[in-house]
Amino acid sequence: KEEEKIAWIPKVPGFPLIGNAWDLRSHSDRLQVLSSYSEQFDGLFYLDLGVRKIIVISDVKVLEFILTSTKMLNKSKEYGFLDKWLGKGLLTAPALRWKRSRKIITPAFHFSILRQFVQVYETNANILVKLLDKETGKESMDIFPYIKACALDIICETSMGVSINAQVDNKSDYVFAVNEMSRIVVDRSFSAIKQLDLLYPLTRDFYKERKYVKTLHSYTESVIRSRKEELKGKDLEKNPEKLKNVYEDLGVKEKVAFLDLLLQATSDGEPLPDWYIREEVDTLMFEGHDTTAAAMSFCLFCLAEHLDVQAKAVEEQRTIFGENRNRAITPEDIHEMKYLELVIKETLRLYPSVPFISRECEREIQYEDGKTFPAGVNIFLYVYGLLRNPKIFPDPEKFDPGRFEETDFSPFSYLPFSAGPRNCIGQKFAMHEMKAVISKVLRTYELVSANPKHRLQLIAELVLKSTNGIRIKLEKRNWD
Ligand code: HEM
Repeated sequence: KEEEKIAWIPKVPGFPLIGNAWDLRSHSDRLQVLSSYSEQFDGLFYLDLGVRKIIVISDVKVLEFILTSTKMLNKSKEYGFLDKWLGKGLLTAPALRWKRSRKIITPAFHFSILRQFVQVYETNANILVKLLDKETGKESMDIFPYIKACALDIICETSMGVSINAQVDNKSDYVFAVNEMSRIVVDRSFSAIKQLDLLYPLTRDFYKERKYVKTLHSYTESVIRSRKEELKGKDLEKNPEKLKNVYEDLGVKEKVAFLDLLLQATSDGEPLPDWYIREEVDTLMFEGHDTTAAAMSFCLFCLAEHLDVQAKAVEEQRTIFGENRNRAITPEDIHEMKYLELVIKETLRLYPSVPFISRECEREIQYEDGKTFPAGVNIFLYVYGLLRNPKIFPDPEKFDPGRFEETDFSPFSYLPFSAGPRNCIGQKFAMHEMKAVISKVLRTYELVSANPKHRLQLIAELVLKSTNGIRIKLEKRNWD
């Protein structure tokens, strides 16, 4: 029946029983295979993976229809693999809970809150450049692990208000559990055995997952408990400024963490339950560090490979910081980094941190006359393919930040942060963090192509990665 309803969509020819699963079996070839189908079928086709069918879309018109539809707010089943860790936090929440949560959480991303995080970026970027010092002069180094630890420290401090020092102490149980859980979830999505609930308990990852989830939850829970204690008895209104003052009184950190705002939020006049807060904090922890870590690392790689672009970006930094390259960054500086913003945008076009967005049709949806998306069908919005479509981005393989000066791309053709009601809530936060950290690295180091020249091997996990690392060469920058 489902097959009849989607007969208007071209089907990629496959084998009996396993359909197209054979074509997509290799982790490393998946992006190329999907891109070649996208080109062949003009951005709309479906795949038969034996147990399920997936409609893959990179056509702008269909994509806009899906992303703006109010009946297409549920995520697909793969997101369920995150359930034990994140529960139904904002990223994975089904439509009903999502509507309520998005309303509660949106104020936590208000500009006035984001401004206060600048000092967190500064502190952690300072640690980063110190740690990178021992890598200077090497012909080739992988920047990704350094950036990832920095991004993890930043998200932990901004979402929970505590520091886990991942950059200095990468052996901590919490850091290890976050990394392992990211791996386990992705392995499950692509493994024929691990994705089946019946067979998963027969694998070692099932038991590891239990252990890591316990570590992660007990950490988040203990932070929530102690924050609650600290705030107990204080007559706080839902006013970040007041909360900030209380923090100063308590002699704790000055800034307001997302957790503090959630502790102040109410639903129907009642405070939010602890489990709900924990799910949202865990969600921010996950979605808020892997994405920016990948984007910042790819951006540094692009700058190392394109010295003309790097020179322009450094010129902008010189104009902003003048002689004092080490002074602390301000929100105004971040605002001034217009060219760096184009560089980051172009990086996200070529290397979108989230290469697919997935949805599940809640109910049957009429698209055009005689064309429907049936209830329950899985939809993959192929962001990576769209962002390299030559009809929209001429000479798509070329790294050219200037294209954003010349063309105003529609929000449905340039969408690394997704678009529509379920877009990325952390977009501004991410842009601020990325500018602050990249700016610090650029002011401290010259980035050069690795020797031997590094060829990225991209794979599409939940977040886009390079299996052989993201390698560049660092040299001390002269600022005179
Ligand atoms: C370069 C950085 C980032 C990129 C490219 C990115 C991209 C995205 C995309 C494409 C989505 C939609 C996913 C989907 O519909 O399946 C999304 C959702 C989301 N992102 Fe981001 N993200 C980034 C950084 C962040 C940061 C820093 C945070 C938090 C501090 C964050 C929090 C979230 C949350 C909570 C959602 C779910 C929103 C909802 O369903 O209402 N993201 N992100």
